[in-house]
Amino acid sequence: MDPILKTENLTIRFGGHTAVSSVNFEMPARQLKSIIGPNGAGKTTFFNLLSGELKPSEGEVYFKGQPITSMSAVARTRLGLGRSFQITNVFPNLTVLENVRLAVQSKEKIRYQMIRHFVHYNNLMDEAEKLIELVLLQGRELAIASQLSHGEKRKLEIAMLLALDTEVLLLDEPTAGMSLEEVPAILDVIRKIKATGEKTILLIEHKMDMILDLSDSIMVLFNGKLLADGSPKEIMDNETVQNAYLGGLYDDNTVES
Ligand SMILES: Nc1ncnc2c1ncn2[C@@H]1O[C@H](COP(=O)(O)OP(=O)(O)OP(=O)(O)O)[C@@H](O)[C@H]1O
Repeated sequence: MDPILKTENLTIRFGGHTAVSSVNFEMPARQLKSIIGPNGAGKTTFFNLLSGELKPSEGEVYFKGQPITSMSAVARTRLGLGRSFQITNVFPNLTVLENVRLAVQSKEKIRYQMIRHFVHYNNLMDEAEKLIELVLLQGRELAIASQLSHGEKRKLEIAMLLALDTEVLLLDEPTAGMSLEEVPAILDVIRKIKATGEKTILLIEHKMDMILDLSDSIMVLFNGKLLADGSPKEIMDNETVQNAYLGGLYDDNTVES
Protein backbone atom coordinates (compact mmCIF):
# COMPACT_ATOMS: atom_id res chain seq x y z
CA MET A 1 0.00 0.00 0.00
CA ASP A 2 1.23 3.52 -0.81
CA PRO A 3 2.48 5.47 2.20
CA ILE A 4 0.14 8.19 3.50
CA LEU A 5 3.12 10.45 4.15
CA LYS A 6 6.47 10.42 2.44
CA THR A 7 9.56 12.60 2.19
CA GLU A 8 12.23 12.64 -0.47
CA ASN A 9 15.67 14.06 0.19
CA LEU A 10 14.16 16.36 2.86
CA THR A 11 16.79 18.85 3.96
CA ILE A 12 16.86 22.10 5.90
CA ARG A 13 19.84 24.29 6.69
CA PHE A 14 19.97 27.03 9.27
CA GLY A 15 22.96 29.11 8.22
CA GLY A 16 25.79 26.62 7.96
CA HIS A 17 24.02 23.96 10.07
CA THR A 18 22.07 21.15 8.38
CA ALA A 19 19.35 20.29 10.92
CA VAL A 20 17.59 17.73 8.70
CA SER A 21 19.71 16.09 6.04
CA SER A 22 18.40 14.20 2.97
CA VAL A 23 15.74 12.28 4.87
CA ASN A 24 13.82 9.73 2.80
CA PHE A 25 10.96 8.48 4.93
CA GLU A 26 7.70 6.61 4.38
CA MET A 27 4.77 6.41 6.77
CA PRO A 28 2.27 3.59 6.24
CA ALA A 29 -1.35 4.55 6.93
CA ARG A 30 -2.99 3.66 10.26
CA GLN A 31 0.22 2.79 12.00
CA LEU A 32 2.16 4.39 14.82
CA LYS A 33 5.74 5.36 14.19
CA SER A 34 7.95 6.87 16.88
CA ILE A 35 10.81 9.21 16.11
CA ILE A 36 13.74 8.94 18.48
CA GLY A 37 17.17 10.49 18.64
CA PRO A 38 19.30 12.53 21.00
CA ASN A 39 18.58 16.19 21.79
CA GLY A 40 19.29 18.31 18.73
CA ALA A 41 18.98 15.34 16.32
CA GLY A 42 16.38 17.21 14.25
CA LYS A 43 13.15 15.53 15.42
CA THR A 44 11.11 18.69 16.02
CA THR A 45 12.54 20.32 12.91
CA PHE A 46 11.49 17.25 10.90
CA PHE A 47 7.95 17.61 12.37
CA ASN A 48 7.94 21.29 11.44
CA LEU A 49 8.83 20.36 7.86
CA LEU A 50 6.00 17.81 7.74
CA SER A 51 3.42 20.17 9.25
CA GLY A 52 4.43 23.14 7.09
CA GLU A 53 5.76 25.35 9.88
CA LEU A 54 9.09 25.28 8.03
CA LYS A 55 9.90 25.05 4.34
CA PRO A 56 12.81 22.80 3.36
CA SER A 57 16.00 23.99 1.70
CA GLU A 58 15.68 20.94 -0.55
CA GLY A 59 13.44 17.95 -1.01
CA GLU A 60 9.74 17.19 -1.01
CA VAL A 61 6.93 16.16 1.34
CA TYR A 62 4.09 14.08 -0.11
CA PHE A 63 0.67 13.41 1.42
CA LYS A 64 -1.17 10.51 -0.26
CA GLY A 65 1.13 10.88 -3.26
CA GLN A 66 0.47 14.61 -3.65
CA PRO A 67 3.38 17.03 -3.20
CA ILE A 68 2.51 19.41 -0.35
CA THR A 69 5.91 21.05 0.15
CA SER A 70 4.72 24.50 -0.88
CA MET A 71 1.46 24.32 1.13
CA SER A 72 0.88 26.30 4.32
CA ALA A 73 0.34 24.59 7.66
CA VAL A 74 -3.38 25.45 7.57
CA ALA A 75 -3.77 23.95 4.09
CA ARG A 76 -2.03 20.78 5.28
CA THR A 77 -4.38 20.57 8.28
CA ARG A 78 -7.31 20.87 5.91
CA LEU A 79 -5.87 18.00 3.87
CA GLY A 80 -5.52 15.78 6.92
CA LEU A 81 -2.22 16.46 8.64
CA GLY A 82 -2.73 17.65 12.20
CA ARG A 83 -0.18 18.77 14.72
CA SER A 84 -0.97 19.23 18.38
CA PHE A 85 0.62 22.62 18.93
CA GLN A 86 -1.45 24.16 16.15
CA ILE A 87 -4.42 24.07 18.47
CA THR A 88 -2.78 24.68 21.81
CA ASN A 89 -4.75 27.91 21.93
CA VAL A 90 -6.57 26.64 24.97
CA PHE A 91 -8.83 29.34 26.42
CA PRO A 92 -7.70 29.30 30.05
CA ASN A 93 -10.92 30.69 31.50
CA LEU A 94 -13.25 28.35 29.63
CA THR A 95 -14.19 24.84 30.68
CA VAL A 96 -12.79 21.66 29.17
CA LEU A 97 -16.08 21.10 27.37
CA GLU A 98 -16.22 24.61 25.90
CA ASN A 99 -12.61 24.37 24.70
CA VAL A 100 -13.20 21.07 22.93
CA ARG A 101 -16.52 22.31 21.53
CA LEU A 102 -14.76 25.35 20.06
CA ALA A 103 -12.11 23.08 18.54
CA VAL A 104 -14.82 20.93 16.92
CA GLN A 105 -16.39 24.13 15.61
CA SER A 106 -13.04 25.32 14.21
CA LYS A 107 -12.74 22.05 12.28
CA GLU A 108 -16.07 22.78 10.64
CA LYS A 109 -14.77 26.22 9.79
CA ILE A 110 -11.50 24.85 8.38
CA ARG A 111 -13.32 22.27 6.35
CA TYR A 112 -16.19 24.33 5.07
CA GLN A 113 -14.60 27.74 4.83
CA MET A 114 -15.76 28.22 1.28
CA ILE A 115 -19.42 27.38 1.81
CA ARG A 116 -22.00 28.37 4.35
CA HIS A 117 -22.36 25.54 6.78
CA PHE A 118 -24.46 25.25 9.88
CA VAL A 119 -23.84 22.63 12.51
CA HIS A 120 -26.29 22.36 15.34
CA TYR A 121 -24.88 23.29 18.73
CA ASN A 122 -26.02 19.98 20.23
CA ASN A 123 -24.09 18.00 17.61
CA LEU A 124 -20.97 19.94 18.47
CA MET A 125 -21.52 19.21 22.14
CA ASP A 126 -22.05 15.49 21.45
CA GLU A 127 -18.84 15.30 19.47
CA ALA A 128 -16.97 17.21 22.17
CA GLU A 129 -18.28 14.84 24.87
CA LYS A 130 -17.11 11.80 22.87
CA LEU A 131 -13.62 13.24 22.50
CA ILE A 132 -13.44 14.10 26.20
CA GLU A 133 -14.28 10.48 26.96
CA LEU A 134 -11.68 9.22 24.49
CA VAL A 135 -8.91 11.19 26.21
CA LEU A 136 -10.08 10.04 29.64
CA LEU A 137 -11.20 13.46 30.86
CA GLN A 138 -14.77 12.43 31.61
CA GLY A 139 -15.95 13.97 34.87
CA ARG A 140 -13.75 17.02 34.19
CA GLU A 141 -15.97 18.60 31.52
CA LEU A 142 -16.82 21.59 33.69
CA ALA A 143 -13.31 22.12 35.07
CA ILE A 144 -11.74 25.44 34.08
CA ALA A 145 -8.82 24.81 31.71
CA SER A 146 -6.33 26.90 33.67
CA GLN A 147 -6.97 24.77 36.76
CA LEU A 148 -6.16 21.43 35.13
CA SER A 149 -3.07 19.48 36.12
CA HIS A 150 -0.25 19.33 33.57
CA GLY A 151 -1.31 15.83 32.51
CA GLU A 152 -4.93 16.90 32.12
CA LYS A 153 -3.85 19.87 29.98
CA ARG A 154 -1.97 17.54 27.63
CA LYS A 155 -5.10 15.36 27.39
CA LEU A 156 -7.15 18.46 26.56
CA GLU A 157 -4.64 19.38 23.84
CA ILE A 158 -4.95 15.88 22.38
CA ALA A 159 -8.77 16.12 22.46
CA MET A 160 -8.53 19.46 20.64
CA LEU A 161 -6.21 17.94 18.05
CA LEU A 162 -8.61 15.01 17.58
CA ALA A 163 -11.42 17.54 17.14
CA LEU A 164 -9.77 18.60 13.87
CA ASP A 165 -10.37 15.02 12.73
CA THR A 166 -7.19 14.76 10.66
CA GLU A 167 -6.06 11.36 9.42
CA VAL A 168 -2.48 11.94 10.54
CA LEU A 169 -1.59 13.07 14.06
CA LEU A 170 1.83 14.51 14.82
CA LEU A 171 2.43 14.29 18.57
CA ASP A 172 5.55 16.07 19.82
CA GLU A 173 6.52 14.69 23.23
CA PRO A 174 3.02 14.40 24.68
CA THR A 175 4.47 13.45 28.07
CA ALA A 176 7.00 16.29 28.28
CA GLY A 177 7.01 17.90 31.70
CA MET A 178 4.67 15.33 33.20
CA SER A 179 5.06 13.66 36.54
CA LEU A 180 5.74 9.91 36.41
CA GLU A 181 2.23 9.22 37.77
CA GLU A 182 0.63 11.11 34.88
CA VAL A 183 2.47 9.23 32.09
CA PRO A 184 0.42 5.98 32.10
CA ALA A 185 -2.81 7.92 31.47
CA ILE A 186 -1.37 9.55 28.33
CA LEU A 187 -0.09 6.15 27.25
CA ASP A 188 -3.66 4.85 27.62
CA VAL A 189 -5.04 7.75 25.59
CA ILE A 190 -2.63 7.11 22.70
CA ARG A 191 -3.35 3.38 22.90
CA LYS A 192 -7.08 4.10 22.67
CA ILE A 193 -6.63 6.40 19.67
CA LYS A 194 -4.48 3.74 18.00
CA ALA A 195 -7.08 1.07 18.75
CA THR A 196 -9.72 2.99 16.78
CA GLY A 197 -7.66 1.91 13.73
CA GLU A 198 -8.49 5.21 12.03
CA LYS A 199 -5.44 7.33 12.68
CA THR A 200 -1.87 7.43 11.50
CA ILE A 201 0.30 8.60 14.39
CA LEU A 202 3.81 10.00 14.37
CA LEU A 203 5.18 10.40 17.86
CA ILE A 204 8.31 12.09 19.15
CA GLU A 205 9.19 10.63 22.53
CA HIS A 206 12.16 10.06 24.81
CA LYS A 207 10.53 7.42 27.03
CA MET A 208 11.74 4.09 25.61
CA ASP A 209 9.28 1.91 27.53
CA MET A 210 6.41 3.94 26.10
CA ILE A 211 7.90 3.82 22.59
CA LEU A 212 8.33 0.05 22.69
CA ASP A 213 4.80 -0.40 24.03
CA LEU A 214 3.11 1.69 21.32
CA SER A 215 5.16 1.62 18.14
CA ASP A 216 4.63 -0.40 14.98
CA SER A 217 7.90 1.09 13.79
CA ILE A 218 10.62 3.40 15.01
CA MET A 219 12.80 5.80 13.08
CA VAL A 220 16.04 7.11 14.48
CA LEU A 221 17.40 10.55 13.65
CA PHE A 222 20.99 11.39 14.42
CA ASN A 223 22.68 14.65 13.42
CA GLY A 224 19.72 15.35 11.13
CA LYS A 225 20.17 12.08 9.23
CA LEU A 226 17.89 9.05 9.18
CA LEU A 227 20.02 6.45 10.91
CA ALA A 228 17.49 3.61 10.85
CA ASP A 229 13.80 2.88 10.38
CA GLY A 230 12.33 -0.48 11.31
CA SER A 231 10.34 -2.56 13.76
CA PRO A 232 11.02 -2.00 17.47
CA LYS A 233 13.02 -5.24 17.54
CA GLU A 234 15.09 -4.28 14.49
CA ILE A 235 15.88 -0.91 16.06
CA MET A 236 16.78 -2.39 19.45
CA ASP A 237 19.06 -4.95 17.73
CA ASN A 238 20.64 -2.43 15.37
CA GLU A 239 24.29 -2.02 16.32
CA THR A 240 24.68 1.40 14.73
CA VAL A 241 21.68 2.65 16.72
CA GLN A 242 23.05 1.04 19.87
CA ASN A 243 26.38 2.76 19.45
CA ALA A 244 25.05 6.13 18.39
CA TYR A 245 22.13 6.49 20.75
CA LEU A 246 20.69 3.64 22.76
CA GLY A 247 23.97 3.18 24.59
CA GLY A 248 22.90 6.28 26.53
CA LEU A 249 19.81 4.59 27.93
CA TYR A 250 19.26 5.83 31.44
CA ASP A 251 18.14 3.70 34.37
CA ASP A 252 14.63 5.16 34.26
CA ASN A 253 14.39 3.99 30.66
CA THR A 254 14.44 7.55 29.37
CA VAL A 255 16.90 8.41 26.65
CA GLU A 256 18.61 11.75 26.87
CA SER A 257 21.72 13.09 25.31
N1 LIG B 1 14.97 28.03 13.79
C1 LIG B 1 16.21 27.53 13.98
N2 LIG B 1 17.31 28.28 13.72
C2 LIG B 1 18.55 27.79 13.89
N3 LIG B 1 18.81 26.54 14.33
C3 LIG B 1 17.77 25.75 14.60
C4 LIG B 1 16.41 26.19 14.45
N4 LIG B 1 15.58 25.17 14.80
C5 LIG B 1 16.37 24.15 15.16
N5 LIG B 1 17.67 24.48 15.04
C6 LIG B 1 18.81 23.61 15.31
O1 LIG B 1 18.59 22.41 14.60
C7 LIG B 1 19.01 21.29 15.36
C8 LIG B 1 17.87 20.32 15.55
O2 LIG B 1 16.95 20.85 16.49
P1 LIG B 1 15.59 20.11 16.88
O3 LIG B 1 14.88 20.97 17.87
O4 LIG B 1 14.86 19.72 15.67
O5 LIG B 1 16.13 18.80 17.60
P2 LIG B 1 15.32 17.69 18.42
O6 LIG B 1 15.81 16.37 17.96
O7 LIG B 1 13.86 17.96 18.33
O8 LIG B 1 15.84 17.97 19.90
P3 LIG B 1 15.08 17.80 21.32
O9 LIG B 1 15.01 16.34 21.61
O10 LIG B 1 15.99 18.53 22.25
O11 LIG B 1 13.73 18.48 21.21
C9 LIG B 1 19.57 21.84 16.66
O12 LIG B 1 20.97 21.98 16.53
C10 LIG B 1 18.91 23.19 16.78
O13 LIG B 1 19.70 24.09 17.51
